[in-house]
Amino acid sequence: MPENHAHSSSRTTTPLVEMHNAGVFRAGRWLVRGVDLSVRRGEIVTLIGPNGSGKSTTAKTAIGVIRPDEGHVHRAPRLRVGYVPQKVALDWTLPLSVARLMTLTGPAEPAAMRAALEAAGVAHLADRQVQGLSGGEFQRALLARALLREPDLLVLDEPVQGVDFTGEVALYELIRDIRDRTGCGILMISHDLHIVMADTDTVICLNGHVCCRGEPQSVMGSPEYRKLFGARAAEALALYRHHHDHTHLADGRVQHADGSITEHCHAEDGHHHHSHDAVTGEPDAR
Ligand SMILES: Nc1ncnc2c1ncn2[C@@H]1O[C@H](COP(=O)(O)OP(=O)(O)OP(=O)(O)O)[C@@H](O)[C@H]1O
Repeated sequence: MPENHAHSSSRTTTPLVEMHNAGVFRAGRWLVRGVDLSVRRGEIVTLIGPNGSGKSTTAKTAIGVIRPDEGHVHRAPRLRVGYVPQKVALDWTLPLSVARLMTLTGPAEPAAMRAALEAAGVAHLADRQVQGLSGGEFQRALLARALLREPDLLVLDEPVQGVDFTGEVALYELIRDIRDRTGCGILMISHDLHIVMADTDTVICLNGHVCCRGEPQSVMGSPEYRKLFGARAAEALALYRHHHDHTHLADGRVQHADGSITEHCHAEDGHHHHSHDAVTGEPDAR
């Protein structure tokens, strides 16, 4: 049985990373503002939101690649971060083996490299060229590289990009297993507004600010969903729906459903309300 360091203690332990009212101002506008989040050991936090809503900016701010222009970010002392970025700057015309990809960002002992590749399920691909890998294999190779650092916090920016549905389920299972085995915390960006890993403890929906947050609603009980995708898929995925009732203006202000305009978007300002509903597994809800 894998050791599960996760949930029982996750609410009581000190956060690996904590953001308070964090905002990033670039090129004359706020890319994100008012972000509060924390990730503890064993916890999986998933960021969702439309394109350009500030998910990558938030993740980069959490790990210190970007400095916030307002608010605070606090990381645990000596925090080891494993980061799988959304885009990797590779020259795809040059030959590059998986083993070499592993050491591009830092040296690694052969034994450690083997262990990381094994943990990501791609030990058999060590000598293969990255150009020939499938989307899922490439994501696993990047995951292996992040695992080399034995991270306390794993930050995954769209880990299932370029991966088909079956591969997505397998990758989510792998990520959960890594969490269970190592007890690391995971901050994940989901490429899909509606589907997040069922093991996610907290979903945070961004749209330049935190729109809403909560636990994902599971579709495990839905017979149609299970019939179409199988019980394993139903265990690995859940749907989470949300509704926006306000728009962000170009100057960063917020226009609400009642037509009023405010400087910020705060849940308690009385202008807008969010609702969440469980989806009972219509397969085409993807
Ligand atoms: N350094 C920068 N200067 C100016 N604008 C930036 C900078 N970095 C990002 N942006 C803009 O900030 C917004 C948020 O970008 P970000 O990459 O965080 O969004 P995202 O939610 O991750 O998007 P996607 O789902 O498309 O990956 C985008 O409109 C982007 O163009």
